[in-house]
Amino acid sequence: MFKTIDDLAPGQRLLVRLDLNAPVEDGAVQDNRRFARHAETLRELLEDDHGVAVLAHQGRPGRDTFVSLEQHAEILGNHLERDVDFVADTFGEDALEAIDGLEGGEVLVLENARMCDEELPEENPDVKADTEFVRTLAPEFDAYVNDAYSAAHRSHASLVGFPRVMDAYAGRVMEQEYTANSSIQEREFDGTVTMALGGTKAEDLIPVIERVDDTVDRFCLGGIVGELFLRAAGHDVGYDVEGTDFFDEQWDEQRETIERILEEYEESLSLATDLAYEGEDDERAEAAVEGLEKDTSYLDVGSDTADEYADLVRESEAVFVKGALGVFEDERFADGTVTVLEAIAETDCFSVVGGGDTSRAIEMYGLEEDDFGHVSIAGGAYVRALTGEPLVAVEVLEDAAE
Ligand SMILES: Nc1ncnc2c1ncn2[C@@H]1O[C@H](COP(=O)(O)OP(=O)(O)O)[C@@H](O)[C@H]1O
Ligand SMILES: O=C(OP(=O)(O)O)[C@H](O)COP(=O)(O)O
Repeated sequence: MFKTIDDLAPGQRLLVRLDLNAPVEDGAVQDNRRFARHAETLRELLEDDHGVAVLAHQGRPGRDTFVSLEQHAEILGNHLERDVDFVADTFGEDALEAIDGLEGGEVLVLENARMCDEELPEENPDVKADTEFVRTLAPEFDAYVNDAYSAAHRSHASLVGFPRVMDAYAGRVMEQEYTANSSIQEREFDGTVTMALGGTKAEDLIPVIERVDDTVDRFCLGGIVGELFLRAAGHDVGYDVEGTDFFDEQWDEQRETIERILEEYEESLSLATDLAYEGEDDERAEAAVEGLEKDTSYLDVGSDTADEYADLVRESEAVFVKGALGVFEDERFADGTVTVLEAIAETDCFSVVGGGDTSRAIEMYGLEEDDFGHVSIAGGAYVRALTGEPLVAVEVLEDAAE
């Protein structure tokens, strides 16, 4: 196990890795749940009079979302209700000067780590520890704290290099996410375990079905992934229409696997029996899967399916969710996702809801986060944790504690 911030003596100068990666619309960084969650960790550190320099990333080089962290500092400041400084440099002279002036109880955000050449190439932690990036920053701090659980599957310098060369601790988000997300592998459940799988990425979800089938009794499928399974079952859905590009490419790549899984896991897979689409007058319309046509975009599971999935949830001791069952961002097509989430919230089953997009549905539809066991802010890391795959940035924290 790793050390946590409970093990830190007060009043230190800390390098704290957060995951503030957020949607960017027309150059404007959008606040998301990651800021609020990380702000809680920072608040605790500031109360203990630590001086905190934040290391984080945004987007990937070449993408529109690859922008400076200046706006992130401001958003973080809003959550913390205090000034948060920003320096447009990560480990050069300007950054070192700003770090030098950091007092206890202050926060400074360093520039996007992915603007440094040594950050991104996926290399092993020892190689990352030997970069100029890590060798320059490490001596400036008393300790390193990693709170960036949702990036912990990446072997990048800012995530895996520092724990090799300095005292390293897990932040609160890292600790909470690690504990909750690993639970499907580590806990034993007496009653029924149900998993609702949806969203857009079949390649992410198929390994989940294969690797957790010992623990999970019932998989409820929806979203794009659910439609691909319906297509494999011989229904006329799961085809790209009206310029969409969700289905055909994934079908070509995953067809054999989906067909095999459908056969192998027939007993534990629940597929939608009806789907919803945009009918005349732009209203939500529904039809049973038997009569569906290839040339329509289906945007949600139907209400019979949603009710059936909600009943399965109510009978369960534990429920895990990854991916939305429909396009919940459009109120007309939120029924499947929200009905299942409401059923989870109403019962006292053990639950984890994951996925950057999916977890937003909880906020959008007025559900209380407290009614869920855990709402994960991670996507890729959550899926890996569900299947028991190690997360490299967690492993280096564990090594550092030994
Ligand atoms: N039938 C559908 N057609 C198009 N998009 C869908 C459909 N069902 C679900 N989605 C979309 O899937 C997205 C969530 O999927 P994904 O990105 O894979 O999950 P997450 O980010 O939660 O890990 C939602 O934004 C939702 O709009
Ligand atoms: O947002 C993230 O991952 P996620 O979209 O899987 O939740 C992390 O910040 C990792 O980002 P990356 O997938 O560009 O390495």
